[in-house]
Amino acid sequence: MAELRFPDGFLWGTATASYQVEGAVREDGRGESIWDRFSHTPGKTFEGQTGDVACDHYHRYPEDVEHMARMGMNAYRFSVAWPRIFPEGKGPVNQKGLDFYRRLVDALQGRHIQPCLTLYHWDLPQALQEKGGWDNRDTGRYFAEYAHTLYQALGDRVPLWITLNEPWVAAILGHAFGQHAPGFGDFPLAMRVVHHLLLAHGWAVEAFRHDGPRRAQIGITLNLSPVEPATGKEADGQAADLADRFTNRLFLDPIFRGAYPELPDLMRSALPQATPEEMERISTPVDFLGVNYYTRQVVEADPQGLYGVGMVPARGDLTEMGWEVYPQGLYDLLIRVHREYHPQAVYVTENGAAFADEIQDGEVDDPRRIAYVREHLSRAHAAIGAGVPLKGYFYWSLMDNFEWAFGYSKRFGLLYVVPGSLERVWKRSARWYAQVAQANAVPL
Ligand SMILES: OC[C@@H]1[C@@H](O)[C@H](O)[C@@H](O)c2nc(CNc3ccccc3)cn21
Repeated sequence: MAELRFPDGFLWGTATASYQVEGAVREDGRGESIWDRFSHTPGKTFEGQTGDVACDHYHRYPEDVEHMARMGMNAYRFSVAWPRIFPEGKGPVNQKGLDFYRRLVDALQGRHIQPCLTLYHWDLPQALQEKGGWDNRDTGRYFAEYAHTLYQALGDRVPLWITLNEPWVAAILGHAFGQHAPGFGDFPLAMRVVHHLLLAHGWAVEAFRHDGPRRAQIGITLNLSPVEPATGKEADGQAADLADRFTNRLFLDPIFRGAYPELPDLMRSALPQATPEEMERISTPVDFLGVNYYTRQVVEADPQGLYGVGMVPARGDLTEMGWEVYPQGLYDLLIRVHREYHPQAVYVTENGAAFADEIQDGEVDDPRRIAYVREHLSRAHAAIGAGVPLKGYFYWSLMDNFEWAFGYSKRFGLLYVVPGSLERVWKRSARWYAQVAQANAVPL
């Protein structure tokens, strides 16, 4: 049978995030996070749904690790809930919180699954938000102390560390558009948060280099999308270039080039004046880049749009999120990042799709998800062939979970989570992905 073989040692994993799967939000000393506060605020999430229970992963993680092992996974990307380690964001360590992640890492190692630990996947301790959150530079200092605590506790057993998940989403959706926690609609605030998140990343990498685990590697995960103009018109090309600067390059350039991209005056003036020392810190070299790829953006010149940029509504093969299924975008993106930013290594830290999954007689047949993953993996394989140092792929997500403002209404998982019982049921895509991981090859 024709197949696409991946390099020996390629990582096959799935990804989750603490607030989306753990539940147990008041257990073992966990403090409140900004997502606890946001999801409990009326009108913010689908039907007022929250992560209070989520997938109850906090208690069911042994079963979940067993599912991963049966799938033949050799890696698992998860995030640590900062408020479990420091309920107030700083101060005394909550040992019971640390113990949960020690148990999780032990369970993964026991099944030869490499942990990939994300330090921040948006669940900032509410106590720090009350001191200004990411608008306060001190938060970045506390983040580095939190990171250092985890390096000491888990460093010799976690080979891959990610400082931040999608700082663009945390900054812009959380502080400019108000769709994510903490829910502000203040563009200048959002641009200060961009800079403070990057400083936090730099302080955490410096701490890692200074006395972190020797054999481990550290990077950052960015949400990246190829941006294409709607037409060949000059104005649309300029709109696409601006959208690319504001989404992709806003983080790629500081981290890999030590400078922000050229931006329109209004946008640029909202960024704090960065000193050379700060840009040096932000661009402390990383060992890898994590890429979260889901779809492309098509834009056009639109005088009514933000900064004259209009998003062209996606058409054609759409997921339940309304995102265009566009596998070629993964290839284009990986090639561009490789050629223009030269990361030492790249991982696809998220790629996946929500479809209208239905369970019938205990079965979930999801052919569109199988096609989605097969097509994206074929482009990832082509990128490797073109020289991109792609070392692994993490499907989003292991299981259906709390999809932020959409609550539980969007199912991305390979495992179907039954409402109420929270029973995990393998979708057909889980069995298909298991074959890929076990063969280290994609069947065509
Ligand atoms: O939406 C699916 C996942 C989400 O569950 C993850 O927590 C998050 O890391 C994630 N990022 C994207 C892509 N970026 C994005 C763009 C606009 C809004 C929200 C996320 C998708 N996803």
